[in-house]
Amino acid sequence: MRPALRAEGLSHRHGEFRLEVERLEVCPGEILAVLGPSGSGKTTLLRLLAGLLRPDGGRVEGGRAAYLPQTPPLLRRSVLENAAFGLRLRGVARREAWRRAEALLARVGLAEKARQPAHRLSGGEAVRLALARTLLVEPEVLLLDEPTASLDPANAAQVEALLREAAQEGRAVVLATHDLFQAKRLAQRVVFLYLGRVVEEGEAGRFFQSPKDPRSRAFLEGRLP
Ligand SMILES: Nc1ncnc2c1ncn2[C@@H]1O[C@H](COP(=O)(O)OP(=O)(O)OP(=O)(O)O)[C@@H](O)[C@H]1O
Repeated sequence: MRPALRAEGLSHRHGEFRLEVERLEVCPGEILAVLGPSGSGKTTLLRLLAGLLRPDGGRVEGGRAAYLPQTPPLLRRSVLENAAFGLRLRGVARREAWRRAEALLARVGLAEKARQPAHRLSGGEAVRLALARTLLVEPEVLLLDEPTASLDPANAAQVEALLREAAQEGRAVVLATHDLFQAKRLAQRVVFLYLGRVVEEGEAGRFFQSPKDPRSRAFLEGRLP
């Protein structure tokens, strides 16, 4: 299958820190978990894949990608206007944008809150709104940075269901997460980053069952911070 996103020879430097990723691919319908200790470069990798950081070397090729940062910014407007914002930016007429946004808000369980100010949403609702806004522009690749980091289990489960649906619709999903159980539940494949390098990559079941690299093993056993 043709990958939805492919990166080759990617490198980026922030001062002392250097990220180097030889090769990374994600296919339509696939969920790829990016794991690694704090500071290993997960956010940097996602931002490079999203085109928000310019690589010092290498390239990223693929379809339309949308990036959801750890704390997605919301406009001080209604939930509906926030949801429709990406479409409005792309020139979709307001009535049509609102119609499509309302349908998606219903899907993420926010139909009742459409007319409320977005800044009054709870953390979990705000993430679902940000996800709705991202999905509305029909990205081929979804790049998500710790989308459930601050959510309770019920909200996290709702977000996970949305990510599964997005993959079932054929979107490629790249998910940076600290939650190993979540990666186990969702991902078909895992990339494990350590100090800016991919030290292990593979099928998720195999990775969790028998990690090959000693650093992945230490991480899964909680011996790597
Ligand atoms: N804009 C920046 N300027 C300088 N250094 C940066 C910048 N952004 C990130 N870094 C450094 O790059 C390294 C990787 O950071 P990154 O945020 O990609 O890691 P991470 O794996 O996402 O961490 P966490 O799990 O804590 O979110 C860290 O050492 C960080 O301090």
